[in-house]
Amino acid sequence: MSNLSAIFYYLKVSRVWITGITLPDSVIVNFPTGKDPETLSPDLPDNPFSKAFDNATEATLQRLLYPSFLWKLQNTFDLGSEKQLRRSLAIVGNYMDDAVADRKARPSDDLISRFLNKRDVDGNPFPSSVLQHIALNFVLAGRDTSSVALSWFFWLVMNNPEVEDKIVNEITTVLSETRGIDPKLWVEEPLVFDEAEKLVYLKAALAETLRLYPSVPLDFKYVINDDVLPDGTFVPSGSTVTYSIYSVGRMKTIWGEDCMEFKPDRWLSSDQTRFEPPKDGYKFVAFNAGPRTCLGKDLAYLQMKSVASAVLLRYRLSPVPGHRVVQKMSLTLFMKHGLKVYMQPRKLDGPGRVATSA
Ligand code: HEM
Repeated sequence: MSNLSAIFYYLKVSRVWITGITLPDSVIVNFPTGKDPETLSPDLPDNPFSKAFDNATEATLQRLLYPSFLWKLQNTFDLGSEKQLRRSLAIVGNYMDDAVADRKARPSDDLISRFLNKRDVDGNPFPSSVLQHIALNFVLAGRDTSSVALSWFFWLVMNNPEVEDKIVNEITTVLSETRGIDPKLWVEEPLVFDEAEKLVYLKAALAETLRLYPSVPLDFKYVINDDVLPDGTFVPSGSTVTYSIYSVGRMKTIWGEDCMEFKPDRWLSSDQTRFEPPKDGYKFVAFNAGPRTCLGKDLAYLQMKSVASAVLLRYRLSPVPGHRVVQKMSLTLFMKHGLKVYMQPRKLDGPGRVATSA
């Protein structure tokens, strides 16, 4: 949890904080590789891995946006975004090679170290190239997804003060049960797992954020064999099916007339004590659904709950006037200009009695 203390330092030194840039980077690179990318403080030098990773994501998008002959041509002659992709992938690859070599020399509790102890179906150890891809797959899947979700979450919460009050009341109520009623005890240590589990309203607010602003707005499926979809549509082998997770989250037929409103309560049981997602898992597809559901879903909720409560317990956020929050066309639903906020220290009076500022 040292990453959380680092972000508090970051919060203290800067009055305006652009969310979602550094924290998940640090957490999600550390978890599979055991390497801290050291991106949490503005004083730290640029991390070439993080930069290259961003550039590679951007360049990959170009492949999806433009006709394939264009990027194939650029690829052949090593031009434009393909040149950028090749260079960025080399930097990312080197970083991962170093991480694998480090973990082989000094195993720890990270994902690569665990896979070092595993064997493939033929009983052989995984080669370094496979370990590198496993770790990279987790970084790719978990890095920007949780980060952008937190940006949208904080923005929605800032604009819905009644939701913010309910979240903070829930956190203080849970912490007063587990740690006692002295507010100092609530911020001494990060949440433990059992405390995070009890934050059902916070989870509802996070799920509601992902319904309206899914981190992965579009998903693609490649058709291996000729098939027919349940509605009778024929899909020939070799084609790609794209579906809009963003649109599914905003359909009246699924979510009702108030589908465009931010209402965490819709995720709670009628007595408001339990998180209750739709019974049909295919109605909420921000984490995909069925056999290929996101493997990191629970980790993502835990990570987002930890950051959200750490920040909201200490600060009340408000928008910086004139800062425009707009969506960016990308594989991940970024905020085009980030999220700029003012942070006011929050005074906590006791469980369920939350003052807004110190
Ligand atoms: C808010 C956070 C997250 C969201 C919205 C999200 C969303 C998704 C979605 C939509 C997919 C399906 C992609 C596809 O169909 O190709 C997926 C797959 C996956 N996610 Fe996540 N994800 C999140 C966080 C994470 C985290 C933190 C990790 C791991 C550390 C992770 C690991 C994975 C993996 C390994 C897959 C592939 C599963 C498979 O294909 O069987 N995700 N995620």
